[in-house]
Amino acid sequence: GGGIVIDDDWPGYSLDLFSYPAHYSGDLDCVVVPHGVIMDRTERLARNIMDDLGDHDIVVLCVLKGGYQFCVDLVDKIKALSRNSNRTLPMRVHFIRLKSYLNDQSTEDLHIVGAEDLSFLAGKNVLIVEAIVGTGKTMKALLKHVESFSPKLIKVAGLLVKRVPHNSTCLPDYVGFEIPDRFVVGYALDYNEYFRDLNHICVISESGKTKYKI
Ligand SMILES: Oc1ncnc2c1N=NC2
Repeated sequence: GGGIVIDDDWPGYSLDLFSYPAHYSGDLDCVVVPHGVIMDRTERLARNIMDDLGDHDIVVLCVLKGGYQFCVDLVDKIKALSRNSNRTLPMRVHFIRLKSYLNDQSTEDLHIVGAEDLSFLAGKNVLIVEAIVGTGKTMKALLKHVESFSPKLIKVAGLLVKRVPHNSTCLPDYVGFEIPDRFVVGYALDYNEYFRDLNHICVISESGKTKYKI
C-alpha cells in the first residue's frame, strides 16, 4: 500500500499552528506532515517490518543524507519492539550516499559512496531506508547493486513517495506517506543543505527557493 495518501488539492496546515525555527519564517508555504504524525506512522511501519523481517539478522542500509532522520527514528521504534518481545535478532546499520550525475537530473549511472563492498549483506535480511522516492530510478539502480551481493531478501522503507508522472514500478515495501509532486523540505530533507534542522515536512515557498538558491 501507498501509506497515508495526501491529495494534490490538500492545502496543508498553516505554519501558524506549529512551532518551527524563526530563521525559516517566510521560507515555507505550509506544513504537509507534522513531526508527530511522522513519528506515529513510523511506529506502525516498525511493527510491519518486524512482522516481515524479524526472523533473521537484519542489516539496515540508510541512504544519506536525506534518510538519516527517518532511519534514526525507525531504528529507535524497531529497538523498542525488540526490547519488549521474546523473539529478537541483532540489527546492523550501514550508511551509503547516492550521487546521480548531471546536476539535479537523476540518471541511470548511479555512483554509490560507501557501498563499494557490501559483501557483508550475503544471506542477510536487508532493509533499505530512504526518505523520498520520486521516479524510482535511483532506487531501482540501488536495488540492482544490492542484489549482486546475494542477500537473503531486500525490503525498502520509504518515508515519502511522490506522485510523479512517469514513476517506475518499484514502490517501497513500506511507505509512510504518498505526497503530491512538490518540493518538500524538513525532517532531514534539504534544499541546498538548508531545512534539515526543521522537524516537520513542509513545502518550501518561492521566496525560500530564491533566498537559498546557489
Ligand atoms: O521534494 C524533495 N525534497 C528534497 N529532496 C528531494 C525531493 N525530491 N527528490 C529529492
